[in-house]
Parts: sequence; C-alpha cells; structure tokens
Amino acid sequence: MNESGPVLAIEGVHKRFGEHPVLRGIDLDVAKHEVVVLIGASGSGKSTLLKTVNLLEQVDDGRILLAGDDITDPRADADAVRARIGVVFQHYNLFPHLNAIDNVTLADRKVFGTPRAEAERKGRALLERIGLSDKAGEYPDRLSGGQQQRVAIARAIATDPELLLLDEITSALDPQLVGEVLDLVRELKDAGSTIVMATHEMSFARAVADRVVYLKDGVIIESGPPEQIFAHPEREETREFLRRLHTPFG
Ligand SMILES: Nc1ncnc2c1ncn2[C@@H]1O[C@H](COP(=O)(O)OP(=O)(O)OP(=O)(O)O)[C@@H](O)[C@H]1O
Repeated sequence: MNESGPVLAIEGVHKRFGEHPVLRGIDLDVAKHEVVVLIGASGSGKSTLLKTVNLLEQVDDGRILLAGDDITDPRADADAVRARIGVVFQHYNLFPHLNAIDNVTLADRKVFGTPRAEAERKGRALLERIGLSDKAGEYPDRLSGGQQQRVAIARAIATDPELLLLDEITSALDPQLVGEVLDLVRELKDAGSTIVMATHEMSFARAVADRVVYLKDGVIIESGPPEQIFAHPEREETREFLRRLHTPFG
C-alpha cells in the first residue's frame, strides 16, 4: 500500500470483446478525495472501465493499481480487492429479501466479521446520514427508487471503502428523484470520499466533479475541471459531443 500516491492508477488499459476494442489505452490517475466523472456517448466504454477496476472484467493489456497494489496481477485476490471498493450500479440492486438496515450492514457483518450490534450501530448512523432512519425495517419494494438508490449508496460506503465506483446511478430514476441522489453524492464528496462515476447527467458532472473525463470509443479525448470541459473544451470532439447533447435528434 502506498499512502502518498494516487488511490487509483489506471495504466495503459486495453479491453476488447471479441474483435471489438472497447478500451484502447486508458491512462487515468485518481487522487485521494478526488471525484472523477466519466462522460461519453453510450458504448464509449465508461461501464467497462469501471468494471475493470472492480475486476468484473479482466484487462487485456495494461494494469490497475489500487493504493499502489497491482490488482490486475493474476495473483491478486479478487474478493479482497472488491472489499476495498464500494460499488453502486444503475439498477438499485438491493437484496429484495433483506430490509434496509440488513442491506446496509450485510457486507460489514459477512465480509469483515463485524459483530451484528456494532454493524447495526454503524448502519443506523448511515441511514440517518442519508435521511432514511425511519426506513431501517422497510424492504426494498416499499422504498421509492431514489430511496433505494440512497440505501445502495449507504451499503457501498458501510465498509469505509478506499474508492467508490458509481455507474449511472440515476439513469433509472424519475427526474424528480435525481436531486436527492445528487445531494448525497455531493455530501460524500464533502466528506472526503474518492469517487469515480460514470453518468449521462451533465448536471451531476458539473455539480460534483473535480475532474471530468470525456471518453470516446475507448479513448480519453479530454480531461479537466468541469469549467474547462463544459465552458471551454479544448478538443473539437468534446465540443461536438456537448453540441449533440443539446440537440439529441440532430
Ligand atoms: N460483456 C460484453 N460482451 C460484449 N460486448 C460488450 C460487453 N460489455 C460491453 N460490451 C460492449 O462494449 C462497448 C462499451 O460498453 P460500455 O457499457 O462500457 O459503454 P458505456 O459507455 O458505459 O455505455 P452506456 O453509457 O450506454 O452505459 C459497447 O459497444 C458494448 O456493447
């Protein structure tokens, strides 16, 4: 473990599915407490990149370091790596047979062996933090989409991960529920989480990103603070992508 280096270092990562190259030489460092937001058209490789970090997809070339540890080394223990990373996906994949508090505390109890009473104390504090302390005993089907996604985020941070990966966490939500998830991500940022997030919500990228990374066809075209990317993009491809967003049928 390297305390002073980046939390995440993606070095020359390539990934192909069959003949189709999806990631073509990705280099990306993420510093401690940094929030990096990946944007790009559908199919540009955002999710695949997050999956390589979480070892759900193997890289074909290059390597990925988590706090200095090469997690793409075939000898790396995938479960141990995943225990260091919190993940939230598009579809709130809460366990339907567990209530909110059990969803939040399960990993802490089962993976880290934290005694139930202690895990629940932490879990209740987390539910309070996300404004759902009155829903601890509710099952997912009794929660709104936004509430479920907030529980999923609480579950992802319950084990104090070194890195949080958020993949399209608002795209299955009604527009009026997006704000409550955005507020929570902003709060995590303020609390010092290190986050890599893929999103189609440019409002999200503007609101929380320290750095926005524009991905096209598996290549990083441009990366910089949101003011640069949205107001003064340097590359024509970035300008074109942003123009198209405003004219979706153009
Ligand atoms: N398991 C897989 N097998 C084959 N092809 C895949 C697989 N997963 C992703 N792909 C392909 O890889 C490309 C990149 O997909 P990916 O999901 O990473 O893009 P994305 O930028 O996250 O898109 P979206 O914004 O729609 O989620 C797409 O062409 C997709 O069809």
